[in-house]
Amino acid sequence: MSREIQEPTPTAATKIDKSKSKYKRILLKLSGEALMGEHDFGIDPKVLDRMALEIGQLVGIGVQVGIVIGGGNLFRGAALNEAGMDRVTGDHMGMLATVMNALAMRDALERSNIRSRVMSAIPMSGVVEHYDRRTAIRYLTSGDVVLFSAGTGNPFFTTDSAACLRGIEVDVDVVIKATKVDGVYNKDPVKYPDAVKYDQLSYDDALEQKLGVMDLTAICLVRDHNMPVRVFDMNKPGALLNLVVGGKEGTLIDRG
Ligand SMILES: Nc1ncnc2c1ncn2[C@@H]1O[C@H](COP(=O)(O)OP(=O)(O)O)[C@@H](O)[C@H]1O
Ligand SMILES: O=c1ccn([C@@H]2O[C@H](COP(=O)(O)OP(=O)(O)O)[C@@H](O)[C@H]2O)c(=O)[nH]1
Repeated sequence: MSREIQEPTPTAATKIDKSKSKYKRILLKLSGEALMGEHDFGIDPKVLDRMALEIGQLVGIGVQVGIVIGGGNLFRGAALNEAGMDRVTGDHMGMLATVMNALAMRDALERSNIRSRVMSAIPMSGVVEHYDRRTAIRYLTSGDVVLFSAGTGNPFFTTDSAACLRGIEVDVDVVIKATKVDGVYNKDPVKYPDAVKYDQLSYDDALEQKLGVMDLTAICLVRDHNMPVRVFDMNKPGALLNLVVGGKEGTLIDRG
């Protein structure tokens, strides 16, 4: 059923002065697990709706939003491989899982009257558009949210790498990684309650200390292209908007 997409529903955020946005174009990385909400598997529509609202607030202040969603709530190649499956087949399943998540997110965005497009790194004619950089930039420029799905299209990579890759390709101002913790710590804060949070961190420090919040391939990529990354807690209401208007949220990874 085709639905007419209207302007985003006005929210408190639309009252924010557009000139206040620190970034013009962002790439938001959402982990698949974040979509599970309270469940152990799958997608919680309530979480999708909340995320759609927060994304709508960014669109409302004129920020161009690209999104990469993970697939860890459904399938991960490495986990399937441990259970006995061929790794490449598992990674293909993981990438297909990201397409399912992107479709669900598009549905939630459209229900909130936020215009959005899903592009896939793996051709999937009749379901989603094939990723094309120039078309993606055109969509972003016209204010559509673009969901980049199927990761990089290649096995042995992660959606963190896909987020950094697409962010660099479509020339965003920052890659924002939404996760379950409120930044990067000197060790995993879930395992070590005495872990200390960084407000800012250099690419080299993140690599040398092997800080597990983002995979090292992704960090190498952003370092080589000097793309700043911000890691923040998606479960904190309003944090995404605050970050985009220049508030202090999470950890900034940059040249230092
Ligand atoms: N140094 C660290 N700082 C912050 N989080 C870390 C660190 N090391 C490991 N982590 C873990 O990384 C997780 C966030 O990564 P994310 O990619 O969102 O999760 P997942 O890999 O489960 O999809 C956090 O839940 C946290 O437990
Ligand atoms: O470029 C990519 C991106 C993802 N994947 C597969 O898709 C799964 C889901 O992505 P990810 O684990 O990054 O999701 P998240 O942890 O963010 O939910 C991965 O485990 C891989 O199996 C892949 O093969 N290539």
